[in-house]
Amino acid sequence: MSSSFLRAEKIGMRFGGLQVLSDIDLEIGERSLTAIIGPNGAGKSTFLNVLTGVLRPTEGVVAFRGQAIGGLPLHRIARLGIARKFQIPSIFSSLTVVENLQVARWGSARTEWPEDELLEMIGLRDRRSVQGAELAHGEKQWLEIGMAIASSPTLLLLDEPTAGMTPQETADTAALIHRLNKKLAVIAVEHDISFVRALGADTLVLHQGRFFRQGPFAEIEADEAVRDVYLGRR
Ligand SMILES: Nc1ncnc2c1ncn2[C@@H]1O[C@H](COP(=O)(O)OP(=O)(O)OP(=O)(O)O)[C@@H](O)[C@H]1O
Repeated sequence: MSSSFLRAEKIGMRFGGLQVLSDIDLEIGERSLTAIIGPNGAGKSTFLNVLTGVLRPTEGVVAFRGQAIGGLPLHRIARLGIARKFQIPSIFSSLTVVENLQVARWGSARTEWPEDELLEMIGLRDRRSVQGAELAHGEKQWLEIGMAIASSPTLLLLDEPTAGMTPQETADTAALIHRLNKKLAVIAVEHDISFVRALGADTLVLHQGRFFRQGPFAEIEADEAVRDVYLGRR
């Protein structure tokens, strides 16, 4: 396996008798932007868990800068420069925005972004002294992204980053990810097609646990076969 940035080769994942992923290949570069879409149950979250090393695939290998990461302890994966934001925010509601970011930095041995730069990137510079509990839903998600990247990773994985957001928050999140993407690679699993359109990312379509299509979102959106998949016609 070559030492490209992130490479997944012939990934298969089985839970008991259920084959959830089959024969998926993906290779992404530094500072790339990738969206993973597909109908419910297509295996998107499972694939994201395999890409972060949280799940060791039953077949195939995931390597980050040439090192196999499947099943490594989370702190080792984080130290390699991979960060993950989950769907449910886990910010500290009694701490301010800035204090939350400081907590996220504790123990980090990596070079860090200046605090102001981090606040600017997540769009919360003017909200730095506001307590977590007072933030709007979207702002909590952005703070969580800030906490995930506080130790300056080179790859960030997001599972449905716009879940529950208003259309404005969703648009702001796309802009936020574009800002982040100047510094690091981002992979996002997402349901909201308006968000994926705004991202304009290289897009991977999964269908029934298999690779279905990959390409620029504009091409994917115009693809009749992809529409059929979403409408359950395939
Ligand atoms: N730990 C597990 N054990 C058993 N089955 C699982 C496990 N995790 C996921 N699955 C099954 O794998 C399939 C794919 O689930 P996954 O959550 O990856 O799909 P998804 O594309 O992210 O779906 P959604 O869009 O609904 O979130 C589903 O049938 C799910 O029930």
